[in-house]
Amino acid sequence: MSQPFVLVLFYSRHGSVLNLAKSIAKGIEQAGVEARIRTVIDSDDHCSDYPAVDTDDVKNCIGLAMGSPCHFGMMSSSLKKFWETTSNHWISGELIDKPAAVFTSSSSLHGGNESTLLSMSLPLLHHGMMLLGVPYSEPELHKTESGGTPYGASHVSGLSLSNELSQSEKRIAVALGTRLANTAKLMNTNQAT
Ligand SMILES: Cc1cc2nc3c(=O)[nH]c(=O)nc-3n(C[C@H](O)[C@H](O)[C@H](O)COP(=O)(O)O)c2cc1C
Repeated sequence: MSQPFVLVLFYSRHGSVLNLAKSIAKGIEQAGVEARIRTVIDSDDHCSDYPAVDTDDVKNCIGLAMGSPCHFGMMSSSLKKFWETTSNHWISGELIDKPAAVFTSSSSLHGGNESTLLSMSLPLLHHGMMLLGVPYSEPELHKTESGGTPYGASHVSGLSLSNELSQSEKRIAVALGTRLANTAKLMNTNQAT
């Protein structure tokens, strides 16, 4: 039996979502859980050397964080295409009760940041996953002037495609990763007993 891990599944063209994925992974590891970072490789248009996700990664993880750039107000087609290969996991109910969280990056503040988070939530809810957001007890949620929402972590990259995260965006992403990993540990222990 392999070590329990939380899957951090992302797609990124220019590095912003990748940076959020790294902050989420940091939060997961701060909770003492392995963060397994995987991407979807749908075309030449992706920006990292992380391995491609396998549907077994989704089946075997104890929790999942999923991130996509905002593409016209919703998740990228590459990530959606991946979810369309998971029908067998849906039929067997393998993802039911696994905790999940979402993250995104958009170029403009009101350009679809929140709708992208909600669009990513839909396949996870269909799979019966337990969606976690960011509670307002997280102080940075009150301070942020760019990304970071109660629906999930986010970044606003601007027209110049700055992929550097603000301090608030980074802290919110780390906090979400920790919350996800702590919940995943609890759920995993309960299922084992
Ligand atoms: C096809 C396409 C559609 C996009 N649609 C939007 C959009 O609706 N709203 C927005 O604010 N940014 C939009 N963007 C910009 C990206 O969301 C933004 O640059 C994001 O930070 C990229 O993340 P990445 O660096 O991880 O690729 C779009 C970019 C592309 C390529």
